[in-house]
Amino acid sequence: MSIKLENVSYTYGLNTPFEKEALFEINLEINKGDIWLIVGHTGSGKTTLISLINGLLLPQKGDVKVEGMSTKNRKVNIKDVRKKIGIVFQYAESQFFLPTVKEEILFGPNNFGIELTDEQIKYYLDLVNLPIDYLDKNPFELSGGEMRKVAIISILSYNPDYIIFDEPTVGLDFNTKQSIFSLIRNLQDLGKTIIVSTHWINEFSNFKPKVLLLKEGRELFKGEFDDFIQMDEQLLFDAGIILDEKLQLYKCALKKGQKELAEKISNL
Ligand SMILES: Nc1ncnc2c1ncn2[C@@H]1O[C@H](COP(=O)(O)OP(=O)(O)OP(=O)(O)O)[C@@H](O)[C@H]1O
Repeated sequence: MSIKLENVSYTYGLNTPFEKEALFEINLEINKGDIWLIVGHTGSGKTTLISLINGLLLPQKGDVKVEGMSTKNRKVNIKDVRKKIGIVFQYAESQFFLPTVKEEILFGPNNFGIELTDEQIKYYLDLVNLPIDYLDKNPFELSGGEMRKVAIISILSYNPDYIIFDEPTVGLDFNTKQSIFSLIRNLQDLGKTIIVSTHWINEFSNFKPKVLLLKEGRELFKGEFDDFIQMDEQLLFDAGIILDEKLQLYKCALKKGQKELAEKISNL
């Protein structure tokens, strides 16, 4: 049960005057239950990587395998890949086009031939903490945070094993961010595999994720969170990563081998 990227490269506009290399020889193995952060500067290749994972883009070199299914193998039904992987795009709510919340929620599952019972719909509303009477509302009349939650349900409701969040906290207030974090925890507890593309490493530190750091389409770091934050500070800075005060303290405690203190700081 894994997603594997094997030596994956991708260039936009290949063999045209507008060629732009976006990813170069990326290797990554995402296993069931993992939580991965994909981080890096604007333009480092995060969205391209996500698009390759669910077959929106196909690698020109290398291979992407989702539970053994190669996205570029013509015999593989790409719908089978997409059903396993839900992507909550940045500002996913901007893609709403149906008149009620209920219809928006049902669109994804219907697309995969899945019928949801009222009980299941209620389950997903509870999971993101939205009241049942929202089902009849016009999605465009909700607050930004509520819209984001509806967008998330529309992905969760076809029950993908892997859930990708592209900048999930952008534009949200403190409370809504907290509810997104607790939702991600719930999804982890349900055994989902989570991939988050973000600029905001500090916000996700409590998850102790695995980290892939990209710079100009190349892998600069891949591994455990604690090793990631102990990388050379200048290298991190050059790749757009700035540790906040809490992470600086956490890092100091780790460096001094004070694991208990590090844990306390982490839980602050
Ligand atoms: N459709 C496209 N055509 C040409 N070049 C593109 C296209 N999409 C992305 N690129 C280029 O590919 C590189 C990687 O872009 P990508 O969107 O994957 O980066 P990103 O890390 O997701 O950025 P951001 O954090 O701003 O979303 C960038 O240099 C970008 O300009």
